[in-house]
Amino acid sequence: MYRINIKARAKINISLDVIGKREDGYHDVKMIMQTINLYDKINIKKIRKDEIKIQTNLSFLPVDERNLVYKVIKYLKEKYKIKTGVFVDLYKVIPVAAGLAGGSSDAAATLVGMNKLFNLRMSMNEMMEIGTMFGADIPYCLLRGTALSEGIGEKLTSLGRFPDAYVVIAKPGINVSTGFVYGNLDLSSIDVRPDTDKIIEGIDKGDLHQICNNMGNILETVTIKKYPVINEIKDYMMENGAIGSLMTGSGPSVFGILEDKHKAYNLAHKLKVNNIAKFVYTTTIFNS
Ligand SMILES: C[C@@](CO)(OP(=O)(O)O)[C@H](O)COP(=O)(O)OP(=O)(O)OC[C@H]1O[C@@H](n2ccc(N)nc2=O)[C@H](O)[C@@H]1O
Ligand SMILES: Nc1ncnc2c1ncn2[C@@H]1O[C@H](COP(=O)(O)OP(=O)(O)O)[C@@H](O)[C@H]1O
Repeated sequence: MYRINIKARAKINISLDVIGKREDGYHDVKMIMQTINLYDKINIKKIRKDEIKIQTNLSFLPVDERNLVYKVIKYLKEKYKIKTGVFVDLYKVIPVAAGLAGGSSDAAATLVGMNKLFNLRMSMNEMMEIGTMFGADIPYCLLRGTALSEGIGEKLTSLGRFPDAYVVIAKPGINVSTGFVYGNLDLSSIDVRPDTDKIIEGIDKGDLHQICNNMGNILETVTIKKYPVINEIKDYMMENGAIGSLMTGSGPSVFGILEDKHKAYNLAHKLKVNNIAKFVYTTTIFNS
């Protein structure tokens, strides 16, 4: 085998709670994660010259050591003394720095692709451990599906099957850094927290309404304060057919959950033509 194609899917946070701040500056979290069918395409190819070369459709995305795909390949080449060169064609669809874990998912897909291409025989656990070194959400991006994520994101428990639904993603034209949002989180001021157990119960019952009625993301307290447009998008989604709407991760993307395909495409169309969000995408829940 000399080349491999992999899909790197985005995630949304059905809930996001922060338990406390750790001594290393990271935060202990309790989040319900869900993979969606919005994905980047990654083509990894062996090349003769011993180098790492990345090509991407996004002109502003670094293709050097700052790119997570590059970092993972460099690490694996050193660890497994791989002398063959690696060329990657990274076709980005997931918006960057959007709370959708695009970079983390690319890194996870690269671990899986390199494992197959070079027959490295890494177990899922080994890949997750390596992934954690490069980003807290990478272990989940390897696991995929519906999961409870704890610790800084490395303690994962698979949950039952999420009910089938349509997901409309809307990202306003602003960029938010994850570090900034966690750094400005004031845990003493949080009075409303998501009911994680109620959501898990809803997943077990296959009750989309119970899930949607209990969603919550405490990072909204930081990001929405700075960018009120996020709340406007949430309200717009709820007024236009969504049964639940929330900011994902550290933001600024917002997702809406709908049962009806027609209503989902209609909501996305309205978000676009009324210029409410810059990037709008309609997709579905991914269950592995
Ligand atoms: C908020 C979440 C929710 O799923 O996602 P995104 O919005 O990034 O998609 C994650 O917790 C983000 O995970 P990820 O984006 O992989 O984080 P990293 O690159 O490891 O860390 C970026 C920065 O965020 C902060 N950070 C991250 C994770 C965590 N549990 N506590 C933290 O305090 C740290 O300041 C760190 O320097
Ligand atoms: N392959 C990649 N795709 C997207 N972003 C990347 C990648 N590699 C590194 N990055 C950097 O990671 C940061 C966050 O990216 P991303 O994973 O898209 O967002 P988020 O953490 O909000 O889900 C960006 O600043 C970007 O420059």
